[in-house]
Amino acid sequence: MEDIAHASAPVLAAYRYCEAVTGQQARNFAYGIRLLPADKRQAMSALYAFSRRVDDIGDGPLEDGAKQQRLEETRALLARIKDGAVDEDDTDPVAVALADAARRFPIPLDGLDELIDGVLMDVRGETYETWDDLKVYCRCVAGAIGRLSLGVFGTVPGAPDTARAAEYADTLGLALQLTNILRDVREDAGNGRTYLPSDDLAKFGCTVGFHSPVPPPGADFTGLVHFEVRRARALFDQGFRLLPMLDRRSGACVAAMAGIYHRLLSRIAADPEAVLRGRVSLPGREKAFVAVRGLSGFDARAIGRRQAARAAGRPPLRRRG
Ligand SMILES: CC(C)=CCC/C(C)=C/CC/C(C)=C/COP(=O)(O)OP(=O)(O)O
Repeated sequence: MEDIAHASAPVLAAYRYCEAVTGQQARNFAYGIRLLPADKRQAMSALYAFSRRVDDIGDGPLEDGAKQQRLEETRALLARIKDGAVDEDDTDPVAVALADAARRFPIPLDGLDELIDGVLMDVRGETYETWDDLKVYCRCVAGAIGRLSLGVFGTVPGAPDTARAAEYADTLGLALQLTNILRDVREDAGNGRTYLPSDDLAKFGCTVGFHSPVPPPGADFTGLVHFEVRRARALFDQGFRLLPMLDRRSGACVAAMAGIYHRLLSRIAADPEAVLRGRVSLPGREKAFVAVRGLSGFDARAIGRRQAARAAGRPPLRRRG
């Protein structure tokens, strides 16, 4: 593989652009991406910048028809990247960087088509009756990002169970997305969007079509949140099985990205109504702490111990660190 230090000036400038987008906008994921070596960091920044563009079209101010058109234009650009038709002279730095990253790493770019499909579901205002229905959406907007990222990380030769790496990366994406949905319940409701399955809402008296940030009288909002937190934790446990398959710095990146969201989930579990008052977030120093801990491999070992303890039916040992 050609050393990134030998990339041409336009390609390096394109990556710098994507890294600036990532640094400015990836409030949580930038902590993990920074832990990667240069070539992987640049490839992840290109993926982030492209995904950010797709997401911003969906969340932006355009009319629905115009959003759909912009999304299809972005899909056409992606097709050109897949065909190898974007070179370093292209005027779009995100396309130049992604095309270069896709030459260096086996990134399954069809995942970005899935992301576009997911954002189109948003634009059409789709709602979800069951968790299985919501999972389809989460797979598109987050599972796909996990699988795309795995293309950059690769797996360690000889690691056990790597045939399931893509499945675990996908599941970790679902865990992050369900956490994100819980965190943003108020903001989404304010925008007339409900992601949580209507079956779950009904079970906790939150009524079908939870379009108001304020749950109706008699609703067990706390029960609803705890129910979804349990589901998200099970997804994290499954998805963390990816960690032992990754090299040290890729593992640190994933442990930081997922670890920050895992903590966010614990905050939400400790005070479910907080998500109705505003956006729950972690202070910068706590995110940095999670990232550094990921680099030391602590997270992967702690999770491994927890899973082994659970499998053996005994309470997990606590260790200071
Ligand atoms: C293997 C692996 C890397 C798995 C994880 C895949 C992954 C990063 C999925 C992203 C899902 C997600 C919650 C996006 C929100 O982005 P946002 O920009 O809205 O987030 P923010 O609001 O928290 O900043």
